[in-house]
Amino acid sequence: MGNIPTTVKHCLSYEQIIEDYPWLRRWLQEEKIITEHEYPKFVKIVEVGPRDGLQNEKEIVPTRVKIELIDMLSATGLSVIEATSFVSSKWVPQMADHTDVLQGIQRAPNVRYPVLTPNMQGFQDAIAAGATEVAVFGSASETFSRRNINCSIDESMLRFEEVINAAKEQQIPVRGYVSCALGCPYEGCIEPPKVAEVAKRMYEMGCYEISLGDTIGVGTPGSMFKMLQKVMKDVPVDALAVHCHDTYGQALPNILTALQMGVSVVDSAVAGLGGCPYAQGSTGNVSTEDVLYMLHGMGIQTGVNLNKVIEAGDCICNALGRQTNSRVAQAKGRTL
Ligand SMILES: CC(C)(COP(=O)([O-])OP(=O)([O-])OC[C@H]1O[C@@H](n2cnc3c(N)ncnc32)[C@H](O)[C@@H]1OP(=O)([O-])[O-])[C@@H](O)C(=O)NCCC(=O)NCCSC(=O)C[C@@](C)(O)CC(=O)[O-]
Repeated sequence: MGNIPTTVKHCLSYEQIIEDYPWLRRWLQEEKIITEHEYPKFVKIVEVGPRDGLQNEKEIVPTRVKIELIDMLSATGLSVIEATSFVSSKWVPQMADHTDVLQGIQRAPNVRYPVLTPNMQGFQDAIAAGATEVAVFGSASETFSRRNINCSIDESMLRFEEVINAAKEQQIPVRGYVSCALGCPYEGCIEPPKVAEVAKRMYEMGCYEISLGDTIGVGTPGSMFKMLQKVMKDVPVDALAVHCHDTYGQALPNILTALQMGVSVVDSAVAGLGGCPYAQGSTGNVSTEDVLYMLHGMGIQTGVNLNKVIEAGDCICNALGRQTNSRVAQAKGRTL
């Protein structure tokens, strides 16, 4: 509960009064005399480590390491693990083994393994490899769209429409990303109406969920609030996810802001791996371990076992020969 006027504070039973009179609570909230956040009771974590986390690694990560990582993550209680991308290996060499990864993992019954498919070629290859869920990825920045997927926003929408229509025929669910939702490495500030427009187009085409990406991690709770406020007018909050990179150390407060606004799907990467190859300066995703620690500490359920995620993080960090970016894993002394 936020700013309560002194007079009200002095009334010892004000909490009881507003409990007894819901209309009074509503009025106090509308007038911004009190602020109250209702956090979701359950948050779905979308683990993007094996894809977003590894796509930018300079040394090619062996396929067996990727498979081992996904298999370990599959045993943590996560319900969604983004496994790989069906993109051009000339553009992103690290994801060239997509088929072997997808076919090599032990699929757990309650886990979904979406893969990125930017166009029909990617979609067809993904389906041939056994994908049962895909994601298309657009951008709210015209320049980023061209740098990332070599086409304008409008052209990307035509490609996505084709993918989504083909996916519908096969009952394949499609997730959508909107990159640069809080800033672009080339254009700087991106206005919330542009984010809302792209998110709305992708949602109306048939994406069941729209993940709003702070691709270079420049957002703050202020910009997250303004952006979500605008997007939520066009896309139902139940269909929104946030995807935060932690470049400026703002990922957790940004996620908290999104939760306060009703978002209940959060993307994160084990050990805070990651970064987009077409977003210079972008550091890792927010770490799954840190998100879990925060959510569990708030009494929000995730169904995910934090210790098991830390173990998976240890394993991939050992394979990559580097220290985890997760503050929680570091605090637990599980550094290299
Ligand atoms: C999108 C393309 C493929 C267009 O690439 P293009 O060069 O414009 O495609 P094209 O249609 O002109 O074809 C040129 C060549 O690419 C091939 N090609 C065409 N499509 C595919 C495909 N699907 N898979 C494999 N090969 C493909 C095609 O067969 C042809 O081969 P060639 O005849 O020259 O030998 C390219 O730009 C690309 O692969 N970009 C990589 C994008 C990417 O993976 N970015 C990182 C992920 S996005 C991200 O990280 C952000 C996110 C999602 O995490 C959220 C956030 O943080 O904001």
